[in-house]
Amino acid sequence: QVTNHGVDTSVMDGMMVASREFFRQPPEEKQRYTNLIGGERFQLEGYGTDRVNSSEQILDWSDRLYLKVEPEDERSLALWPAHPQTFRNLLHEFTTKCRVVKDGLVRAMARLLELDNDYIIEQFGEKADTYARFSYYPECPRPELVFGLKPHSDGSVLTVLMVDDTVGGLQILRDGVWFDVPIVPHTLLINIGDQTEIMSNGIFKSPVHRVVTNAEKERLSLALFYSLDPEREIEPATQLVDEKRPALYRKVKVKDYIAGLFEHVSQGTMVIDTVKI
Ligand SMILES: O=C(O)CCC(=O)C(=O)O
Ligand SMILES: [Fe+2]
Repeated sequence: QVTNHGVDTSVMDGMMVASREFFRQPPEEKQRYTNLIGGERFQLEGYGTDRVNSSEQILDWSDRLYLKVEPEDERSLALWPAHPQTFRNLLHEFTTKCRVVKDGLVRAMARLLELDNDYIIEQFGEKADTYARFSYYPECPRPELVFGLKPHSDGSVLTVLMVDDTVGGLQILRDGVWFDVPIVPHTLLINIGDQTEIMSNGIFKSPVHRVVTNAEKERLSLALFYSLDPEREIEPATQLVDEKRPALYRKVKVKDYIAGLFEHVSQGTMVIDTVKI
C-alpha cells in the first residue's frame, strides 16, 4: 500500500465518481462500448464480461470496462466513455500520475534485487502495454454462490489498484488462508504480478487474490496493469541465475504469456505454472 504517491485525491475521487456514473447507466448506453465485435467476436478492449469459451465456464459477478491506456498512441478513444464528460480527462490524468508511481516502484524493486536501477524499466521496452480495468461489482443476492472475481494472480509486472473506500471484498491468499485486504482511503494498492515473479527468478512472488461479493453494497475498483512490450521475451534476469539457483522459469514471449493468462483465468487455473521449470 502506498500513501505518498503523488496522485491528487481530487483525481482519484473524480475517477471513482465518473466510473460509477458510467456503470450506473442503462445497459444500452454501456453497450455502445461493447467488447463484442458485431455482437459476437470478443476483443479484449471495451465493456462487457470476460471472453466466454464454454457453457461450463463460471462467470464473475461483475461488469467490466477494459481500456488500453499506454502506449498513448494506441488508445482506442472510441471505446472511452464519452459520458460522463469528465471521464476521458480523468483517466488520462490518473494514468499519467500513476506512471510516475510505477517507475519509482520498479526502480526500487530492481535495487532490492541488486540489479541495475533501470533493469525493469528497460525490460518494459518502447511499446509497453498498460491496460486499465474498471470492475463494477453490483450487490449480489446470493454472495455465497459466486465470486466478484475468481482467484488469480495478475499477469502484469505490477498492478496499481484503486479500490472503493467504503466496501471491502478483495482478499489475498497467504499460507492457504484468505485474508481481507484492509481499506485505507486514498492509498493505492500495489500488486506484484507474474512478470516480476519471472524476472526476479521467484524472489518476488505474485500473490493469488480474489474478490468476494456483497449482498448489500455495490463495489468499484480500477486496476492499471503494467506489462512489458508484448513482442518481447521475458525470462529470469541472468544476474539472478547461477548454479546454486538455476532458472525457475523458462523464457516466454510476453504476448503468448498474456494469451495463456486469459485462457487460464477463464478455467480458474494458474498460467504461471505453465512456465515453471
Ligand atoms: O477489484 C479488486 O479489488 C481487484 C481487481 C483485480 O484483482 C484485478 O482486476 O485483477
Ligand atoms: Fe488481480
